[in-house]
Amino acid sequence: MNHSAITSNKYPILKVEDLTVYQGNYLAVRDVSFELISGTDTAIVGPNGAGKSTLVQALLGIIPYAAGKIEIFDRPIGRLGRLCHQIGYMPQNFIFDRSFPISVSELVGLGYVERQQGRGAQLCVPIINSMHPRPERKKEAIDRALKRVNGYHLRRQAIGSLSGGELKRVLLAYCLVMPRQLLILDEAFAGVDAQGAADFYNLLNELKQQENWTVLQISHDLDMVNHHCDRVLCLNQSLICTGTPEIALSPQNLLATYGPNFSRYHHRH
Ligand SMILES: Nc1ncnc2c1ncn2[C@@H]1O[C@H](COP(=O)(O)OP(=O)(O)OP(=O)(O)O)[C@@H](O)[C@H]1O
Repeated sequence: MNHSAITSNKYPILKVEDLTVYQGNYLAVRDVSFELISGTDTAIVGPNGAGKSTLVQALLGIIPYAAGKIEIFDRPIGRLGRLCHQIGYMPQNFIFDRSFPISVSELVGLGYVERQQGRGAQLCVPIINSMHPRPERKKEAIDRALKRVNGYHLRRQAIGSLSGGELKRVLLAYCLVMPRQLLILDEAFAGVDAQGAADFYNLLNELKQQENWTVLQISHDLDMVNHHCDRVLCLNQSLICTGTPEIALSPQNLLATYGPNFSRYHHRH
């Protein structure tokens, strides 16, 4: 990353070259290449089983890849060190023990890592920080994140008591509790009501435009993708096409991605 690129606010955050990933013996992702530029929102679309979750899990180092190259922040995925805290990830399914006694605020706080701390976790997973040096700063960050997702009223509730849509808000707050450069969302808005989804997209837009966050999101909501995303990757094991929503979601490209049974998608302009 050279200095002029950084000052221009537009530089590659993620580079993927010829990525191939297996799930067991099954070839789930084949020869996929693309780049994400800072401050943009990119959607991955494709039918069920197309390899979308597999792709993002490989990008995050959650599952291994068989071939290809992944660089995040100009570094190989295995050498991110503390830079992994610059990545927020919301998985498709958040499976947890509903009887586990943890409040919403406590869960969101697990995503918070003080920048000036010395050594930290090397993996892209939360660390539990019971000896936090500045608890008031952490509390402010938690409250702010919850307010941004309209979830502040839930802060004292046990996570096991949340509805599906409320849990999504809280998980997004977990990602927002500290500044990140890259936010990866796997069907983050599935199960969220229409107003909630519109609010989420507005929030993503704000993060992107005001704070230069880069967003990579898997979505089945082609209308939302068409209206809010800058780029689209159409995936069906391999990358079928990439481009602006207008190009990538053209009837021809949707047919190539989803096959002939896909009911034709009409743009709402
Ligand atoms: N552990 C596994 N072992 C074998 N095959 C798997 C495993 N996990 C996933 N797969 C297969 O890999 C393929 C890609 O799955 P993946 O979850 O990446 O698809 P997806 O595009 O995210 O689908 P969806 O839209 O339904 O969430 C699917 O055919 C799935 O059945």
